[in-house]
Amino acid sequence: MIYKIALQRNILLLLMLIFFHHGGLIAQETDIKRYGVAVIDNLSAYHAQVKADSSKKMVELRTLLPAVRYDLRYATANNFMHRRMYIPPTRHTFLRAPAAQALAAVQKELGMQGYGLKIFDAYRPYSVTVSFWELVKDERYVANPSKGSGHNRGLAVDLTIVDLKTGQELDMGTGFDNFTDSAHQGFSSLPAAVLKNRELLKTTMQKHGFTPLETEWWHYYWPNDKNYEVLDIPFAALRKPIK
Ligand SMILES: C[C@@H](N)C(=O)N[C@H](C)C(=O)O
Ligand SMILES: [Zn+2]
Repeated sequence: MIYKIALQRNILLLLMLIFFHHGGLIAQETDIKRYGVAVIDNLSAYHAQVKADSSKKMVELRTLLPAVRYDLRYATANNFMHRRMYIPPTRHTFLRAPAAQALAAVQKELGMQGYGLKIFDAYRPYSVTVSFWELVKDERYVANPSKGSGHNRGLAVDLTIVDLKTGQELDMGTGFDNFTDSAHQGFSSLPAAVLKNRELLKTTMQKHGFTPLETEWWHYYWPNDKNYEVLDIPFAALRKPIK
């Protein structure tokens, strides 16, 4: 008898666990879907898209560009949210194949001049953009989730230049994610050396097909010419081979 009651209690507990877990998932989906953007959040849908169009492949950047420096700020608490936004340990980041190849050409060209790239962020799951927007509702600095960000599509990259001799970042006048006028591309009340450094980043990125964002010197994006989908797929899942 006692055994039977214990069994029933365990079954009840299990059912409650399944109910609340499932409820949690639904709550999360509703949350990211409330902005009305179509979001790909399952790996098999992404794999099917890559099979239909190989330009949609999310290329892991450390493999393609081992000489680039990485300081993935949203994988640490050193960012404007003051908390980790990516599940630890996130060491790898991604761009769609054409953007990744173009970035390789940028790195090569800078290398010939004694410089290299440092990447702060590239692919960003859509749910992270939603969290950003909840804190900073300013489209100059954070993408509106009703449109989605180039980062969510694997088309945008936040980056700077380092001097290969010293390993130091070039002086760009402000730090990364400095959401003020002085970070704008058109802001000219800056020392000549800073303007020259920003110009070097801009001309090299533009030469290889990227467009600068007017309000952030570090943000560049690749044309969304294939209607690249907004993704909300974890970094670890994207590393799984496509069969
Ligand atoms: C949050 C910042 N690093 C950034 O990437 N801003 C642009 C506008 C974006 O969210 O797409
Ligand atoms: Zn950006």
